Parts: sequence; structure tokens; C-alpha cells
Amino acid sequence: MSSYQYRYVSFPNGVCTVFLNLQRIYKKFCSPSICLTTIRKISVIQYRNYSTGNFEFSQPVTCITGPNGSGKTNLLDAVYYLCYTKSYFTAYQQNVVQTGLDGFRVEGVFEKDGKTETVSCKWKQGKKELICDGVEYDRVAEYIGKYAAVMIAPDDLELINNGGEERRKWVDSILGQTDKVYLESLMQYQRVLQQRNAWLKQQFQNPSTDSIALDFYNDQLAMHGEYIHQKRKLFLVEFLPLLDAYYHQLCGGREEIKMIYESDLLQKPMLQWLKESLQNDLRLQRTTRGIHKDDWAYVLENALIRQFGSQGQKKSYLFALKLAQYAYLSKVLGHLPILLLDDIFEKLDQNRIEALLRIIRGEGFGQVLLTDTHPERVRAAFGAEAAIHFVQL
Ligand SMILES: Nc1ncnc2c1ncn2[C@@H]1O[C@H](COP(=O)(O)OP(=O)(O)OP(=O)(O)O)[C@@H](O)[C@H]1O
Repeated sequence: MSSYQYRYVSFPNGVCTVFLNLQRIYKKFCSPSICLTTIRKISVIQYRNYSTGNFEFSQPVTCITGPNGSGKTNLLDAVYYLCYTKSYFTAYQQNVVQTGLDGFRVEGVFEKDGKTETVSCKWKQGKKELICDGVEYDRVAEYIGKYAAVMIAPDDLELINNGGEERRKWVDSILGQTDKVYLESLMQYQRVLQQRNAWLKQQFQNPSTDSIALDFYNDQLAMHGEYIHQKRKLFLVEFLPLLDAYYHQLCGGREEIKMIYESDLLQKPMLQWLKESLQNDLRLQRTTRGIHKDDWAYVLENALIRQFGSQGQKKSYLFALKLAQYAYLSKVLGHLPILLLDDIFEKLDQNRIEALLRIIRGEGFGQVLLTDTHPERVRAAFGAEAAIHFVQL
């Protein structure tokens, strides 16, 4: 695989310059017309540990507190669910249904651009029903992008430590909500990829000389693959300055950050790969080349952070990725997403918490929902005068 990289050298005058730089980037990326998205209320029925529950969020910052296992994370997940009609933590809808039951319902009231909308989502025995202000959405893809949320949760370090699939899913989740053609292309690509793989398996058992189906699969994969590839390249151009600025604002260091896009398609076109790798694909009974193998290397000071980064550097990198995701979505969607922070006070040291709070309470950030077992810790971190709404479970 070859790599495609954008490089940003850290700023010579330290944190102060970084902050000014962030403001410059913010002004460049975020037009004054960006509006706020807030969730005002949510009610859940048979959602994870909740039989029923009704919650209101009255301030820009809401802290959900309660003992371990009381449902703090589940409540954040329900907010995320309403934005994307899926859980942040599991791909299986059945897992969020309260144990022993066969369905759940989540309903929320959002406010965006001075307008209030009620969204309800019901899932029962494999069937989902999504209604937004009285209009039923048959296709979730049409709803995605309406309300955005960015979650930062303890297990997110998987985005750095795990394999490429994790990073592909993450980039796809960003581009899928900002570009409907991307989402459509991705779904088509995945569908045709499965068909081509099934064809390869069949050929292995029962070879034939008919190549009509293969030509069709190759053309489709090439068409969608090239589009996805171009979009992933462009994404990095806009994303990397944000990542760089947030990383340095969070940890105050001067390290050089790189995020390197690794893709087969940087070497040759998708169609050429598919033709040239056919013998190998037949032998392995799967498509070995294409954008479904793309990855991004997170690099700090010329070393892969996954292998050589300290725990602190990984956490800073992760938070910077998420904050950059937030800023990118704000710019492209034209509204500020809801920021969901799960258990961050347990995971970050004092300096990073202070830096994070400075960022999320500054220009360019909207409603924040966070969880913590200790309300007094949150109060101390935000300061006595901060308007925080505490939801006690
Ligand atoms: N589908 C489900 N049905 C019933 N209970 C569930 C389901 N999924 C999760 N739970 C339970 O919900 C409870 C609350 O989980 P949650 O992670 O929200 O707690 P929390 O308050 O965030 O805890 P912590 O402070 O430890 O992070 C857990 O005991 C978990 O077992």
C-alpha cells in the first residue's frame, strides 16, 4: 500500500500560538450562520436498564450523575440513538432492548435554528419505525445528518489501538452523515463486494468461463470505490489542520503530528487492481484489493502512535480526533453537534481536563452532556459560576 499524507509541523510559540491558530481555523471553517442543535427532552421505554424514563436537559451543560451501573452511559447512548437510529456501543439493535423483552422506544425533542422537532424511534422484533415531526422515514439514510452528536467514551482508544476496520468505520460514519452520495456509494460498494466474494467462492468450487458477472462486479466496485477514495482524500485535507490544532491545544506540546492515508488506490486505479489480483482473489476466495482495505496511520514524531505512543499521548490524540470530528461536522452540516462525554474525568489528568474544558466552553461548541459519578468533581472542574444542569439517577 502506498500512503498519502498531509503534514503540519507544530507551532513554534507553544500553546498561545496554537490557540490563536485554532481561532483562525475555526473562523475559516465555521461560518457565522452555524446554528445550535440541542436536545431538550428524552423519554425511553425498555431501553437497556430503563423500563421507562423521562429526562429534561435545560442548560448548555448537563451532567448526568449517579452510582456505577445506574444508567448514565445508557442515557447518553439513547441521545446518540435518536441522532443516528443506532447505538454508539453495539451494532446489534437487540442488545439495547431491555433484557427479556422484544422492543424499545426512544423519543426526544430537539431544537435547531429556533425550531422544535419531536423524533421518535421504535424497534420491535427487527422492525424499526422512525418518525420526525409526524413524518415517517422509510430510509434511515435520508434522516442521517439531521441531528449530529459526537461521543467520547472510555473504549474509544480502540480507534487507535485496533485494526483498520475501526478507523474505516469511523471515517465512514463522518462522511456518511455529511455526504449522502458517499453513504449511498458505500452501501452499494459493500453490497457488490459481497456478491463478488460469493462469485469467487463459487468459482473456486465450480469454475466457469463466463465473465459477465465478474465484469459487472468489477465495474461497480471501481465506480463506487474511486468516488469513496477521492472523498477520503479530500476529507484528510480539511481534517488534519483541525486535528493538529486540537492536539496541541490539549497537551501543549510541539510534537509533529501526521495522519497518513494508506490506500491501494494511491498506486493504481481500482479496476486495474481488480483485474491484476484476480488469480490471487480466486485462490483466497475474497477480494484482496480496494478501498475496503484502506487505513489511516496516526503518527506522532515519525512513530506510529499505536505502537510507540504513551497512554497520555494516545488519549490526547484520541480527544483531538474527536474534537476535530466535531469541528468538521459543524462546518459541513452547518450546525453544532451535541457533545456526549462519557466518564472523561476518570480517564484524563487534570491538565488535559482543564484544556478540554477550555476548548468545549469556547467558541464553536454547543450543548454538552456528560456523565460522572461525582457531581462535586464536575462542579469544581467547570467552576462555581458555570450553569450546569445536574440529572441525578
Ligand atoms: N439490554 C439491557 N437490558 C438490561 N440492562 C442492561 C442492558 N444493557 C445494559 N444494561 C445494564 O445497564 C446498567 C447500567 O449501565 P451503564 O453503563 O449505563 O451504567 P453507568 O451509570 O454508566 O455506570 P458506570 O459509572 O460504571 O460507567 C448496567 O448494569 C448494565 O448491565
